[in-house]
Amino acid sequence: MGRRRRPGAAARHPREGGPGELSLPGQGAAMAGMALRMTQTLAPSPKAVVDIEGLSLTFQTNDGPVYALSNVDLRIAQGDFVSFIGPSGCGKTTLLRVIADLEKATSGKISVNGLSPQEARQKRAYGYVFQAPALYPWRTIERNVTLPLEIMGLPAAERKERARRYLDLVNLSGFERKFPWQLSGGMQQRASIARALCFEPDLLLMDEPFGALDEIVRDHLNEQLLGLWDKTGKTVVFVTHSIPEAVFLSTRIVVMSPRPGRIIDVIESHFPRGRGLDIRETPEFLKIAHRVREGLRAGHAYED
Ligand SMILES: Nc1ncnc2c1ncn2[C@@H]1O[C@H](COP(=O)(O)OP(=O)(O)OP(=O)(O)O)[C@@H](O)[C@H]1O
Repeated sequence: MGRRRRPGAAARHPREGGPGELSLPGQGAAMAGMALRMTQTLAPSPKAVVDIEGLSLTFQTNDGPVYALSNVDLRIAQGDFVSFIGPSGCGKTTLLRVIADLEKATSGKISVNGLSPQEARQKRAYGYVFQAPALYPWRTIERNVTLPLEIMGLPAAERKERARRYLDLVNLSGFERKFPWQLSGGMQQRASIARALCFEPDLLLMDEPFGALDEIVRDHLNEQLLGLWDKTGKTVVFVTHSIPEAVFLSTRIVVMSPRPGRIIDVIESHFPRGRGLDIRETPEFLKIAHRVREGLRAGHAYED
């Protein structure tokens, strides 16, 4: 049986912090027990881009059912940067794929921009960035970026203009005519971000986009992604294994338990938007990272 949220541990409504301030409900001794006092509902917000209620997903396989997600409640507001973090196999990718209509929930409700995931996909409500860049080696970077626009039937001049704009946004101006294999791994991943942005979705779904890159490149791309989020005001849902990455990037960190994936904590952070990597040395950052780690540990302990 999945662990249920304790009565009385419903949604927390952290105070609004000013720049540099943090919302850290649960202080001192209360901290230790906090990770298991689950917050499954995000704070109310003007517009929910993603609204998930009681969602479960079981894969039917030849070896029997695989319970991937159990009773997930989550509300993601416009402009949020939300990260899913949890142990391998806990259902992070599956949850992202349900939002993207690449998997169907077994039960529960989900809406994306007020629509069913299928309708949202058909209306191209989101851009999806995969773990690997998934660029076609025989197409130039520009023609990789414009592929979805070609499929949508946009005129060539507009396709070119958008490719120029979004390649510029990810600092790849001048690489339009290169082929993917002529670019580094980090540059290829940036090109795939430009491709996800080029049809101008409000929602960006990113599945461990920097997981395969070395730490220095990842740091650099984290800073660039944050700048891009700041500039464009998009809603980002981001899957990661990395605690520092989640804390650095996110406005909300969703900590998941081992399979079946449940939300065991939602942690808010209010670092200033234009933050640099140096915030990782601050006590506030370390406090949030600690709480994420405690949540992950608590989830594991429950499974033992
Ligand atoms: N199509 C599928 N059929 C059967 N089982 C699946 C399928 N897709 C995922 N699973 C299983 O569901 C569980 C959750 O998988 P998922 O990929 O969502 O985890 P994850 O948290 O993203 O893992 P990782 O961090 O390793 O990428 C795993 O046990 C996985 O084996």
